[in-house]
Amino acid sequence: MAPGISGFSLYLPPYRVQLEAWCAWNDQPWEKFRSVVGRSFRMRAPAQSVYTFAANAVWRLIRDYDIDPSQVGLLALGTESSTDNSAGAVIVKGMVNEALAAAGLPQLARDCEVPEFKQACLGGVYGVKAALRYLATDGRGRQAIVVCADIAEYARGGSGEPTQGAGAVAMLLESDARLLEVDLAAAGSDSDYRVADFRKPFARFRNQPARDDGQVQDLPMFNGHYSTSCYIDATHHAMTAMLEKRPGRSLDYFHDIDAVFMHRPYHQMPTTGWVMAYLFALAHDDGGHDQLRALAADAGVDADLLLDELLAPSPFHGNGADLAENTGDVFPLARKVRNQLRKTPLWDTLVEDKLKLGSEAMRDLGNLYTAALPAWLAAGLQQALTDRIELTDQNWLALGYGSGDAAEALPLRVVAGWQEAARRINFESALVGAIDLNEAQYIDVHEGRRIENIAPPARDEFVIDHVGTSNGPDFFDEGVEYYRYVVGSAE
Ligand SMILES: CC(=O)CC(=O)SCCNC(=O)CCNC(=O)[C@H](O)C(C)(C)COP(=O)(O)OP(=O)(O)OC[C@H]1O[C@@H](n2cnc3c(N)ncnc32)[C@H](O)[C@@H]1OP(=O)(O)O
Repeated sequence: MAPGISGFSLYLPPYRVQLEAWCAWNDQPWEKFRSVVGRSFRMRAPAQSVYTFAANAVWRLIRDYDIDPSQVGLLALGTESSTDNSAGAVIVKGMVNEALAAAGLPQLARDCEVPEFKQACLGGVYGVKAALRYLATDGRGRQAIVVCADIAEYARGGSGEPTQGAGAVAMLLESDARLLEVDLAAAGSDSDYRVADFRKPFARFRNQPARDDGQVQDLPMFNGHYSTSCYIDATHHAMTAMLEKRPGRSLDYFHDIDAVFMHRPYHQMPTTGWVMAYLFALAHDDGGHDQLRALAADAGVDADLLLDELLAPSPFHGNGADLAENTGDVFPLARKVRNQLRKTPLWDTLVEDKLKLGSEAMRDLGNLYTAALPAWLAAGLQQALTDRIELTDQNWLALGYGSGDAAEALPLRVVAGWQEAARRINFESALVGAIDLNEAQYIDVHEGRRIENIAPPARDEFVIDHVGTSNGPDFFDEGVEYYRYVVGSAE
């Protein structure tokens, strides 16, 4: 009996942008975006927010896994898109209780904790760690739910535009995991403050024009290639911290691990992060230097300079304060070497084989920020079930990352009998019912303008009913969203 994850349920909003169409609208090379970014991403529809996403995913989880709500002692929300700076998961609890009441089911327990976790895309992983600690201590015998919900929106015309996305994944955690045991004691952590990596200061909301949908536009401040280097650096250090706890040679781990799942802002980023972790491991192991030198020679790179780059205690000159010198790629030589590695047979066994489970299906999810890693784990389990791949006792790595910066490396083990709980994962059905936007509709939705509502009416899900406008003197609710559960029939 070991603690871990027992279930996954997803919610995706219906509006979808096909990246091939987006490339045509913007005169961008589809070949590049197909191989680097993915196939499509989702956007929120009218009357939706990150809280309705989260509640929809939790409501599905409770029914998909026949959860007794009164047994749930912790309901955690991981998000970087919250629009209330005071309340968090309790908003989700309120919505879910309304649906439970409508269905004649018991309410979520009054003694249920309702924290929100924030560290960019890593909030959900911190939520999982907190849930496991809860189940091991004061929550023994109870269950925990961690829901990751986000809306990744980027400015039109910027480099981040194709890497948008929206949705939520709820996870059930138990002290006797039915899917994935998490070995917390063997996990590795990393954190290092970077001032001007991907951030979301409130100042961005100053002077924003009012939108028809009543939402603010939550565009991040980021420096594209610098943010990629931060991802590489943080995931490398979290892996190092994890590998230092393991017996044996670190380099062997890269071959021994059965499957790897990493934070996934776009299709190619996990591949890059994993290969870079391998190059760092080669550099830190004297026995790996011959292979590194051979790769450097084939890539036309000076091997000594490459070693300096990979062994630098910190590749950043400061904490990002002197960003001007850092906005480019911080690992330019390693970039050439990983492109060389791509041409060798090792690429298939070290990279393709390790990161392939569920990866194809993830091309249709875009960046889900906190929900990206849980969604990929769910996709992997569902693919294995469909393809009849035996996973029992496989060792997996879940590598979470949150900009600004922090990362977590979690060792997972697939439990015997995982198929029963995997059968309940709704990954495929969550993708059904998408509505492709044309260019004009996409622009309007992006800017929060009302479009002719082309989505089917909400069914068995939560919507924003209205937004409060009272600003005293007797009552205040300006900006507060009021939600409504729409029962199983059309509105
Ligand atoms: C936001 C989070 O969720 C937190 C994070 O993880 S931060 C880390 C990622 N950062 C982001 O997601 C920020 C938002 N996104 C972006 O800024 C941008 O989408 C991006 C920086 C990720 C890419 O921007 P871009 O201008 O398209 O980069 P560009 O250098 O031209 O191409 C990226 C890759 O595509 C490759 N590429 C280019 N053309 C190609 C083609 N025709 N076929 C295949 N690959 C191609 C490039 O070689 C490059 O790969 P390497 O990094 O391995 O060298």
